[in-house]
Amino acid sequence: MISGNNSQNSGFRDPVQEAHQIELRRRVQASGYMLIFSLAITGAMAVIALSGGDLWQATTLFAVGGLILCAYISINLMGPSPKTPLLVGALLLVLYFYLLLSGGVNNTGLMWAVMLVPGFINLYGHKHGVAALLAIGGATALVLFYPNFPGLTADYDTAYRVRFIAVFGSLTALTALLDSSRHQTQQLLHRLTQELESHASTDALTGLANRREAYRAMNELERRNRHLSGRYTVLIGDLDNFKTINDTYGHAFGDRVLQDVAEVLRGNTRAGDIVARWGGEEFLLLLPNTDLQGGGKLAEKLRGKVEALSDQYDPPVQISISFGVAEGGPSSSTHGQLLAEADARMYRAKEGGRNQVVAL
Ligand SMILES: Nc1nc2c(ncn2[C@@H]2O[C@H](COP(=O)(O)OP(=O)(O)OP(=O)(O)O)[C@@H](O)[C@H]2O)c(=O)[nH]1
Repeated sequence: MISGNNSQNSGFRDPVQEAHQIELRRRVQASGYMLIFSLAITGAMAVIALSGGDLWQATTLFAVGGLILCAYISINLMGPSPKTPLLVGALLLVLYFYLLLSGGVNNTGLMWAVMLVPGFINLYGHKHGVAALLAIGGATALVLFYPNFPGLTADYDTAYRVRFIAVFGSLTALTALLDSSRHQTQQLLHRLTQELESHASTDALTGLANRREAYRAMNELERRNRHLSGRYTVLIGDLDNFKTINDTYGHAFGDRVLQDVAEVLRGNTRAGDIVARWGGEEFLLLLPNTDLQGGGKLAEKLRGKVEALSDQYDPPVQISISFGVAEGGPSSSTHGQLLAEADARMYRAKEGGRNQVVAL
């Protein structure tokens, strides 16, 4: 994680968007399975109708099978689209209501509703899926119990109708419960993954990005700058005489100083800048769209703010930082060389008496 708000403009992958894409792919895949399943059942029913001599039923079922096959092919040609589950749902509904009204082969049309339950919940999730299934259940009850419902040619006896509604309702409730627990587990996994990612990229003491994350951000910046021909600047800052501070005031105090310095660096940089703990008492700042002059100015301001921390301790403790600054751009060397340049300048700042910025 990049510290504070500093990750906003860095153009890295968005986990929420990624999760939506995965969910869409899952639904489109489920749509494909539903179509294959429907095709198999419709084909089998058409063959049974044909062998039973019911030509009209067989022809209709073969026609519906052809329609399902066309939908399957066009979905595969079009690629994943948010509309796919809607189209598949509409197709399945047409088939279902045809079978409900006509009775299908040997009056088994109603059985179709059983496969609609997992199908719809898979396609639309437990909330929208249940809403759609309740509407389908209501419409089915209307067809079954409204006296002489127009178009109903099948003959279902009363006990069968009542049992069907009970089975359909129970199946919907159970499937929704299962899907809701799957959804909860998925969300938990998502949250845990985010936490793990954040721990893997954050320095535990200061909350800044760690060295691994800084490298990743630098690679990204370098890649982007190759296309955008932008400039960016690297600052390497190293606390002065930190060993003496540790030795004099203790390690716990040293840790506090590191946290305070991190806060100064974080609080005085822009949202798109990347502030990382590079090593023990060393910090790295990546400043996109900033030239050497701008980077040098910021380093000087940060140097002054870190020095000003000295008076905040009781008794005051001399705190200071030395900065090396280097600029990268589309034609510049790799970030490895850029870092070496910033590092060499930081050492020159140390040699020059510490508590200073070297940018040339
Ligand atoms: N308290 C604390 N100290 C750390 C941490 N990481 C590194 N250090 C200490 O930072 C000190 C760095 O010492 P040196 O590399 O000699 O550098 P310096 O004393 O700052 O001297 P110059 O860099 O030359 O100004 C060492 O004493 C490390 O133990 C940390 O997480 N907490």
